[in-house]
Amino acid sequence: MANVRRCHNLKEKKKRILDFAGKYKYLTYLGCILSGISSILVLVPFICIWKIAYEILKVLPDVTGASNLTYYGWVAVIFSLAGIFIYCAALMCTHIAAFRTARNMRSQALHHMLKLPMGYFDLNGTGKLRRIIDESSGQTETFLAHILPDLAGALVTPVAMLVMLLAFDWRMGIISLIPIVISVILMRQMMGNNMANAMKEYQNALEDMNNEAVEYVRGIPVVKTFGQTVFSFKNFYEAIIRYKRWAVNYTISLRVPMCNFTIAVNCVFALLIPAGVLLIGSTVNPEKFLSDFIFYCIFTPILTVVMNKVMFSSENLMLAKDAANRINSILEEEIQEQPADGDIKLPAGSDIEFHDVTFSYPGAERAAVEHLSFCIKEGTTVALVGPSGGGKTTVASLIPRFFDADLGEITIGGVDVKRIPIKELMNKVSFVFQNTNLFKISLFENIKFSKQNATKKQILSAATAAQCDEIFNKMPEGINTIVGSKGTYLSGGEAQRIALARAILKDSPIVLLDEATAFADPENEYKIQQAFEVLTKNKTVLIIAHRLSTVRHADQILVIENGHIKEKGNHEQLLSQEGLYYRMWEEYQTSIEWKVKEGTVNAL
Ligand SMILES: Nc1ncnc2c1ncn2[C@@H]1O[C@H](COP(=O)(O)OP(=O)(O)OP(=O)(O)O)[C@@H](O)[C@H]1O
Repeated sequence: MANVRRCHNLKEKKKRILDFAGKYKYLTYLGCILSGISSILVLVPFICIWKIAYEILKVLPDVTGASNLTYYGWVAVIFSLAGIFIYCAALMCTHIAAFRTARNMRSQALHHMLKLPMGYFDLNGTGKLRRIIDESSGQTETFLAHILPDLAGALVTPVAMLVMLLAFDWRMGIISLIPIVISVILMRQMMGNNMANAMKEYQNALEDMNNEAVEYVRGIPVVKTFGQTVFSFKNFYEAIIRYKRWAVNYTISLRVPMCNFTIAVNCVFALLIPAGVLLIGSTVNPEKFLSDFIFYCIFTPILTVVMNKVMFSSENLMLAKDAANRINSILEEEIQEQPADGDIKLPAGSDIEFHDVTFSYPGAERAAVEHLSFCIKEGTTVALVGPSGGGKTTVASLIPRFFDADLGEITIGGVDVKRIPIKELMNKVSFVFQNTNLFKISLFENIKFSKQNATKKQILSAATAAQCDEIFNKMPEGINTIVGSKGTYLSGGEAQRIALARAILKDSPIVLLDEATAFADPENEYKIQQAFEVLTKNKTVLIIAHRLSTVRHADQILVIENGHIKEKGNHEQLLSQEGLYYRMWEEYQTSIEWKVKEGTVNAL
């Protein structure tokens, strides 16, 4: 449709770390500048030590003749304290900025996620999304609060040191710099593109493992039931192995360069001491040379510390960049198309029509549904049946725009769903799917969730209609019991009844139902059926049926296989066709007979 605003074309620009900081980025800059100043100030005490050593060497052996020792001592103390104080101020600035940046990252990602089509959450595991939002912002926070100011200081220090090293005795200055130059070259080799790729792989491996771990925990009941081990969760096992392989390969690949780097940054004395011994013979002022030598011996180890800092900061910088990229991967997700103001149309009625609809899941090789056309007249019930994987859930998901059709058009009340504002569409449609999500709030609030302005009376009567009263009677605080508190958990069937109460309260004219198969205990099943009846009365209903008994009375049954409608008609018409539905019905009858016989045998 030409007039529909293509929001996904207006992609946000890729954001860098500090773009998330907003005006707080200036605080980050200030923090870095202060950290740089502090790292220069803390070098002054070394000059004082050199001065003290020189004064003492000049008057040896009568040390009492040395002048200005107290003065240099105080200067050293004052500059040390000033350095520490300014460093604390720097950390305060960077911490405030880091907290705000991490908060902005989280809130921007979460706000964007709210605008994404619901199908996005099906396609991206909760483990992955949680990790991206939580850990990426956490990593950025640590980087901005601690690593970045330290890195700023660590980069300023070598420049100041270079000046000082060359100022005292240029020959020893150059000798002290040799290991540093070598370590910088080695560091560049380690930190090149390979490192950036390695960090990306590392994050991917962690993300996979996290996702699969969530799936594993969810599937533990199944694992236990069938007496299996973690190895039965092939994907989880493979994710762990992938991570292990990555970690081992990475460690091995860094063994040699890391050893060389460590040797290089620590070998300064191996050069300095022989050089000192050689040079002392040719010097005209041995006291000055000795005090210079002492200065270099005290001063150069700081270089080792600085280089190590730079090295680990660079690694953290890559992690933080990768974290920003991951948040960007959410921000760059196409938000759901919204109709342009002039293009908005409200549906007249609740007929649902599929016009030659085709849809493929992202990355899938074949279409989940193809060239589907059918109509659900207002106030009627259409049931979808068919083999698993046929496309029933996909059909239902396309109506409330969990996904948008690739081809064709879906209309409600004669209006393309893409032209109906999302809020209006959501008001029009209720859905109860198998995996009911209850929040950790009271049962009352859980039901109220579907209609925030509902009165207490409306909520209670929806709960009664959905057969929930008996659930409340069992709970310590009745309808006010918090889900999940004090060991109060609901069975799958009970949770679905709460979800049905939500839908009854919402009272929207279109109802999409995915009939549960998992909660098949007869009492629950009976109660759920009763709740279904209240919910679907005088509504336009699409029901995904797993038990054929439920669909017998549907106005129309669509038999879906491989994404196509294979048969359509009511129960009697489909039986008379003696096709797929007929065979499914036969199988269903046989299974019931088996159950009855089993029950009789058990009863005997
Ligand atoms: N998130 C997804 N990503 C990729 N492919 C998917 C996704 N969900 C479903 N499919 C594929 O789309 C096709 C239709 O799946 P769908 O879940 O709609 O079938 P169904 O008839 O509802 O199955 P069931 O009765 O088992 O729930 C299947 O081939 C399935 O593998």
